[in-house]
Amino acid sequence: MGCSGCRVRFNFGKALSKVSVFFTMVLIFTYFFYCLTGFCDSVPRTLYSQRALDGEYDTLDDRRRILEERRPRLFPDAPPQRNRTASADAQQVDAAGQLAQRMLDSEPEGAPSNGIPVSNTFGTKRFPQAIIIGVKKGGTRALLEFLRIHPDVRAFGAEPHFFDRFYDRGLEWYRNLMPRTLDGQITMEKTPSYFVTKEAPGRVCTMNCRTKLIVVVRDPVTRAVSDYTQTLSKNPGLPSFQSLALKNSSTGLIDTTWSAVRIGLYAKHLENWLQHFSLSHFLFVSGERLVSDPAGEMGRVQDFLGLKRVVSDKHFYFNQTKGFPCLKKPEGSSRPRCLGKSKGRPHPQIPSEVLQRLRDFYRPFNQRFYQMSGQDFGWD
Ligand SMILES: Nc1ncnc2c1ncn2[C@@H]1O[C@H](COP(=O)(O)OS(=O)(=O)O)[C@@H](OP(=O)(O)O)[C@H]1O
Repeated sequence: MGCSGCRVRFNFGKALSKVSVFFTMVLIFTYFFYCLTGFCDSVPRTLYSQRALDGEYDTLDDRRRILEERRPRLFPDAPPQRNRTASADAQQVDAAGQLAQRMLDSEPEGAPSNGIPVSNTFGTKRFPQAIIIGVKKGGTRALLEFLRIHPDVRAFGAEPHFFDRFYDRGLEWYRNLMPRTLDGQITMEKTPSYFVTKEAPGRVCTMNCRTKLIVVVRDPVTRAVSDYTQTLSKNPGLPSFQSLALKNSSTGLIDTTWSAVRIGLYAKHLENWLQHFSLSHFLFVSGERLVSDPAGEMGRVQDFLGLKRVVSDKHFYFNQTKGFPCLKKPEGSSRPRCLGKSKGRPHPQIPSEVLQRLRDFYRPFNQRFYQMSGQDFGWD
């Protein structure tokens, strides 16, 4: 009797443990099945982890922020470094460029191969609806940094160079570089070399023929000197400006094969873009007015982008030491900041007759550009 009772209890115990093993297995399989189908990602998070992620949204959400945390700041708020030299600055700029390049070379985070928009609870990676396509040394960095304080603008911080250098990496690679945006926010990037790249207009149109295009233009003579100043800062042994700008000093013929000269032929480059985009897709920003009246020029830019006029004169102050407008409160900071040392640096003295020769050379191209754009920039 006693023994049969034991057997019954023993069998019952065995059956119970088999059932619990079975249910545990079912639970484990169900969990793995849901995880494999991606459901785990959308399981509601605990209040604690949700808060932690909300904090990260502001600081670490996209590659641009990570990149900018690692590279030298565009707005130098780091403690002042003593004994810095021009070449140290140039090296810092180069190191930043190399880092940006390494990051662009690596596979974008979460790169999809199926063409499905990459989205999570914090927004979607979209192609830029607006691009600052030029011009080199026009004031493109200032414009992008000014735009970034607008809550409805999110921009990739480095220059992606997709439509000129990295087009073979494909559109998905490009989209993955972009920061996530919420509905109603605009995705932007700036790469000033697009304006002078023959293939760029067709390629941008292949992405989206309704892309808004912003060109910051500056007196082509000053722009050429600025371009030369940048190259000189990286290569102090560079020949003089005049020897590069003139084919022959006695004839005074301008060397249009020199990129610092060629970039300033705005009418020619615009003609190429107009093969693919109508004029209504362009906004021409005056690089000069971006310095003398940043709020006024930003008003035009915000209107063009269909944004509320949020960025206004209360965001700027004129920094006497720098000689340029600076931001009272740039994006992601509560302290006033100016652009870095490579923006707004002193230009070398160029003989006035060389500058005059260049001015004469550019005049007809400038006139043509005023006609095409419908704006007189007053460079002559
Ligand atoms: N607010 C402010 N602060 C500093 N610099 C300013 C600003 N607004 C416009 N600029 C002018 O921007 C010029 C550099 O242009 P870019 O940013 O387009 O250069 S780059 O092509 O990205 O290298 C840069 O040219 P340089 O003066 O020759 O250095 C500046 O004149």
